[in-house]
Amino acid sequence: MPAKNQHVVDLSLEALRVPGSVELRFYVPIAAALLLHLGVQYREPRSRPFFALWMLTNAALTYFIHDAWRLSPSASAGIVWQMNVVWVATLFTSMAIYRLFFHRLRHFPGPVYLRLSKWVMVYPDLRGQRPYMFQRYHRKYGDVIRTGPRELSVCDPAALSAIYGATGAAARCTRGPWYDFTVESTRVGARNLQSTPTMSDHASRRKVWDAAFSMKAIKGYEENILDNVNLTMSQISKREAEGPVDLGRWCSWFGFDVMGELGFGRGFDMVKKGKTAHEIHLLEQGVILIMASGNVPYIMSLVKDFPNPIRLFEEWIVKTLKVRVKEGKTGCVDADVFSYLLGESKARGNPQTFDELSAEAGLLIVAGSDTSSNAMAVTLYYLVKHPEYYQQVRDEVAAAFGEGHMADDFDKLAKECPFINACINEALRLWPPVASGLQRNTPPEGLTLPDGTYIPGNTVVSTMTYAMQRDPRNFSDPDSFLPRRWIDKLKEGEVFNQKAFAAFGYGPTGCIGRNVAYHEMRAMIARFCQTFDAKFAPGFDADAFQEGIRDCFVMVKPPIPVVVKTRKAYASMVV
Ligand code: HEM
Repeated sequence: MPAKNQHVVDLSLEALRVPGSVELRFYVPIAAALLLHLGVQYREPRSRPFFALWMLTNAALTYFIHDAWRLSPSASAGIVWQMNVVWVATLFTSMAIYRLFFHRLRHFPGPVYLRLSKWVMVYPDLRGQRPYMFQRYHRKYGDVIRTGPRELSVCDPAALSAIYGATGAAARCTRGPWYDFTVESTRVGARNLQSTPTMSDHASRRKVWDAAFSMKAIKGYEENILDNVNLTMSQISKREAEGPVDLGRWCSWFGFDVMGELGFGRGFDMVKKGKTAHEIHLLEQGVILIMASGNVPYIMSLVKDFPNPIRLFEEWIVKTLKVRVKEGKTGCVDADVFSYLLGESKARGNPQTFDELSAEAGLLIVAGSDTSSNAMAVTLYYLVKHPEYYQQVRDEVAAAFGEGHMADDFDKLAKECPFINACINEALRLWPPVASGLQRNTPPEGLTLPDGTYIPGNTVVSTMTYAMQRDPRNFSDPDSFLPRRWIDKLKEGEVFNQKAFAAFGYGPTGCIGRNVAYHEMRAMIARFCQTFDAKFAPGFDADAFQEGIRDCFVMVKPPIPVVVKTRKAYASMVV
């Protein structure tokens, strides 16, 4: 029998109806929080139904208290508010204790605050600091570190095949939660090639894309790429008297125009107009949100129905694709990427729904534009910074094509210009346009890394490209731009581990557009160095530029103002 004055917890409806009931105010929210915490171990709630249930429960509780305790509606709401505070405090405390001391990843090293919640990454991700932070943590804690409640980051090139390879446990991995978020944050809500969760579904979907990126298909894109490079040179040349040009902007306009034309036969005319199109402004605003809100996906799926840049960009994609489907291909290229995706060349067409196709269209623009344009802009930045390399590129192009002749042959650029290729690879090594890890969910049985580290099942794991590519164990003098390391034989004591170069991803999900990207980058760099003398604008701080580079899933960078002067021998080519 309970001792006198000892409080016995009674959760019966009768006890809860007693005005001021401690059970209702404290024990119910505590129990609800603990049950919820237990439940989410098995199944994460979807944000919208969860939010709706929470609102409904609050309304029902307010009514119950008002009715049973005879309180005014505002006083009842006040009690419910208190209950919410108890509920949230219990939930957070329970989660913190579990994540710190009982979680299956508790033995992995890493900063304590990252173990607690993904919320702590929102601010650093808004500032694009993730690669720099994780690089520091890898140096401090080791090659496998805990970077989230159920998340690990790996800085070991040998792990690439174990995580992203085509066989073994890697083939049973699924894409991580960030990819689900990219789907849930859109109104269409359809998956594209990149967000297809299982590797087997991805493989069958990728077959459709493969045709659009075969060597034969790429040959069909070459003339268009050259036309766009020439137009860019002419437009820059026309503006040389107006003062410095921003190389970053011109490369970006070029990249988007090419991708619009190769993709759907409709460019953005940004190079022609010399200004950013409205829809690309939206995309630029949207991507800044993508990385940060990917930490807390429920927020984005709550706001996706309100006007926001991602939604407006998506609406533009849907509209453009409708026009593309209705009007067919234009004369930009004989067969654009969508000719293949829509199956126009085959009698039966493509079984994908329109929603899936518009998701593919969004992927093509996002994956194919900013990536290569950032890479070519950063390569040009290093060439302008190092005039001796700039001259070397020029000499190499002159030797391959002849002085005064346009660099217009993609085979020659690939085979006879090793220094250009080395400069591109070195820029991609230092500043991979997709710098942070590509998430995978480990299969239920987990996976084992080559160094013997066992990663339990249902863990989000990724390799950290930026940190691997700047690791002195993989590349000597890793922070310096040294293109010759890609060409010269190694001297004694030097390290060059090409396996650590993962700028295009790895394995079956690696970049499908890599060859198109190299085409664009080689042509742009060769033609720019041929055509212009270039130096940084007075006052431009070249080192501060690097400090300003941010990783928002794609790279966001400060302007690169450059003073250009068209060379006489090439003036006739830029009219
Ligand atoms: C320097 C330029 C580029 C870099 C560094 C780059 C990098 C990457 C990376 C790291 C991935 C893997 C992403 C992931 O698994 O989530 C990827 C995938 C992809 N890239 Fe690229 N990319 C570049 C250019 C391009 C271009 C020009 C195109 C299109 C013409 C393109 C189209 C794609 C597509 C469609 C995927 C998804 C592949 C899949 O999931 O199977 N990329 N890229």
